[in-house]
Amino acid sequence: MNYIWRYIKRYPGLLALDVFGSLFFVLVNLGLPTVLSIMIDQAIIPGNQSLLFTLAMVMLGVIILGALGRILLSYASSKLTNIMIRDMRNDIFDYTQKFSHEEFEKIGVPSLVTRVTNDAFVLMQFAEMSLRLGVNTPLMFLGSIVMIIITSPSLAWIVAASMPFLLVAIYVIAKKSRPLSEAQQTTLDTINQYARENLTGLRVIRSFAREEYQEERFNKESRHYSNIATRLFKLMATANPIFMHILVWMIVLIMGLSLQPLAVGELQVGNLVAFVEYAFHALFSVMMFSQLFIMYPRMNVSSNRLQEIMNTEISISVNEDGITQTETHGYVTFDNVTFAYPGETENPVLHNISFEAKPGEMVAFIGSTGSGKSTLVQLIPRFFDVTLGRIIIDGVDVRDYNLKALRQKIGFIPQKALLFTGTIGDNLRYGKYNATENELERASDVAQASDFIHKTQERYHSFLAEGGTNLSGGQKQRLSIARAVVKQPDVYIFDDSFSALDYKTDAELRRRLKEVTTNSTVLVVAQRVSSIMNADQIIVLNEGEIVGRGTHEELMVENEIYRDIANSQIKNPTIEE
Ligand SMILES: Nc1ncnc2c1ncn2[C@@H]1O[C@H](COP(=O)(O)OP(=O)(O)OP(=O)(O)O)[C@@H](O)[C@H]1O
Repeated sequence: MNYIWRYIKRYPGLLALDVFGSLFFVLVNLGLPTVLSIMIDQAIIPGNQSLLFTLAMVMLGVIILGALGRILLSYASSKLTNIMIRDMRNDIFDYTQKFSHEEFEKIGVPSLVTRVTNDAFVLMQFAEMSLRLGVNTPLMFLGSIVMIIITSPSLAWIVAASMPFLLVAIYVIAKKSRPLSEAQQTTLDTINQYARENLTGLRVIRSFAREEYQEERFNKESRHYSNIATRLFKLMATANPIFMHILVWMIVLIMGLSLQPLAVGELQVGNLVAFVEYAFHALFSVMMFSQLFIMYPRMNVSSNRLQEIMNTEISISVNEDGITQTETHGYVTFDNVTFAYPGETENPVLHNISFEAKPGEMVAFIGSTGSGKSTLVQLIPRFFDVTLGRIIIDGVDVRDYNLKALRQKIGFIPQKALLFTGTIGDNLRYGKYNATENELERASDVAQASDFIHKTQERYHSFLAEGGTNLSGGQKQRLSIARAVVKQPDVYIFDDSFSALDYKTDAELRRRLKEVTTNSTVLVVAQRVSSIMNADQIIVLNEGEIVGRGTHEELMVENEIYRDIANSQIKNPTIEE
C-alpha cells in the first residue's frame, strides 16, 4: 500500500478531486432515502400532490448531483491510476537499466517482464479500486449508521448483529486467496519463461523435432495456472452469494420486527423504507470495501515483487562522480586478478591473472572451452567486478571510473552478435549517434560488410528485423564489428567474434582492422589459432589460469597446450593465410 501511496501522493490535485467526488457522492446518496421517507409519509400517504411534485423535483436534482459526483470520482480515479502506473513502470525500467549482470541473473529476465506487465497491472487495478471505494465506502458506512440510529434506534441492533457474519466471511475469503495469488504470479513467471524460450529457440526445437515436448511442458504449466486461477475465481465468486444471503436475512428480520412498531405508530412506513435503505447502504459499503480487503493480498504479492526490483542493491554503481578523463588512451593492465561468479565464491573461474596491453598492440586469449576467456574480457567493461586484484585502464582502476566514461573507451564485440530493430545505419551508429555516412562506409569496408550492405536496396537505410533475423550469422558478426569500428574506441574487445566468418574473410578483416586500430589496444578471444597467430602476445588459459604466454612462434616451441590446439587446427590446410 505504501508503494502505491508513494506514487499517488505525487498528484495532490487529482487526489483532492477524487476525495471531493467521493464526498459529493456520499452526501447525495445519504440524502436520497430521507427525501423518499418524507415523500411517502408526508406526500403520498396524505395525498399532497404539490408536495409530491416538489419532492420529486428535489429527488431529481439530488440524483443528477449524485451522477456528477460519480463522474468526477471515475475521472479522478482512472486518471490518477494511469499516471501512477506510467510513473511506476518508468521508474522500474530506469532502475533496471542500471542493473549489472548479477542483478539480472538473480531476478531473471522472464520474471522481470511479468513483474513490469502483470504485477504492475494488478497494482493498477487495486489503486483504481482504492481510489473509487477507499473514501466513499467508509464514509457511506458511517453516515448510514448515524442515519439508522436516527431513523429507528429500536431496529438498529439487527444491522449490528449482521456485521460479524459479514466480517468473518470477508476474513476467510481474503486469507484463502493469498497463497493462491502468490502461486498464480510465480506460475505466470514460468509460463513467460517457457514462451520466451520457445520463441527464441524455435529453430533448435524444430531441428530436434521437440515441438511436442515443448508443447507438453508449456501446457502443463498453463494447466497449473488455469487450476489456480479457477480456484481463485471460485473463491471470489462465493463472496457475492454469501454477502447477498446475509443482506437478505437482515432485511427479512427488519421487516418481521417492524410490524409491531408500525402497528403502534412508533414507526412510519416512509421511515421503514428509509431504514431498510440505510441498512442496505451500510452493509453494501462493507461489502464493497471488502473487495479491497480481498484483493489486498494479491496486490501485496505483486507490490512485493515490484519492490524487490526497486530494492535490489546495484552491485556495480554508475559512479557518477568517477573519473571521466585520462591522459593516455588504451593502456590495459590486469594486476593479479582473481574472479568468482557472484554466489560461487568457493570456486573462482580466474586465478591470479596478470598481463599488460598497450595501444597498437594485439593481445589474444586462447584455451579450451570453459577456461575463462570470455569471463576475463567481460571484467574490463565491468559486467562483473573482480573478486581480488585490480584491472587498470590508463592508470585508473576500472572501479574508479564513471561507468559511462569507462564503457565509452571500450568497443565490445560479443560472441553472439546482437543487433537492434531499425536500419543498418541506426545499428552502426549505436556507439556514435552522429557518425556520418562516410564513417559508416569506412567501418563497413573494414568489417567486410560493404559488399552485402551495397547489395541491399536501401543500403544503410535498409531495415533489420528484430535482432537482425533477416541476416546470416556472419553478416551479423560483420555489422557488429563495424558498429564497434564506428565508435573508434581506445580498447577493442573481440569476444570470439570471428567464429562465424570463413577463413578468407576472417584474414582480410583482421588485415584491414590493423588500419583503424593503430592507436587502439586490441584484445581478442579466439578458438581459431589462425585468428590470432599474428598477435603481439598470446595468452594461453587453462582452467582459469595463465599457462603460457608469448608469440605464436614462441608458444609453438614452448607450450604444449598451445601446440596441441594449433596442431589440431593446422591439419586444416585453409588455416594458412
Ligand atoms: N554467469 C555465470 N555464472 C556462473 N558461472 C559462469 C557464468 N558464466 C560462465 N560461468 C562459468 O565460468 C567458467 C568460464 O566460462 P567462460 O565463458 O569464461 O569460458 P570460455 O573460455 O570463454 O569458454 P568458451 O570458449 O566455451 O566460450 C565456466 O566454468 C562457466 O561454467
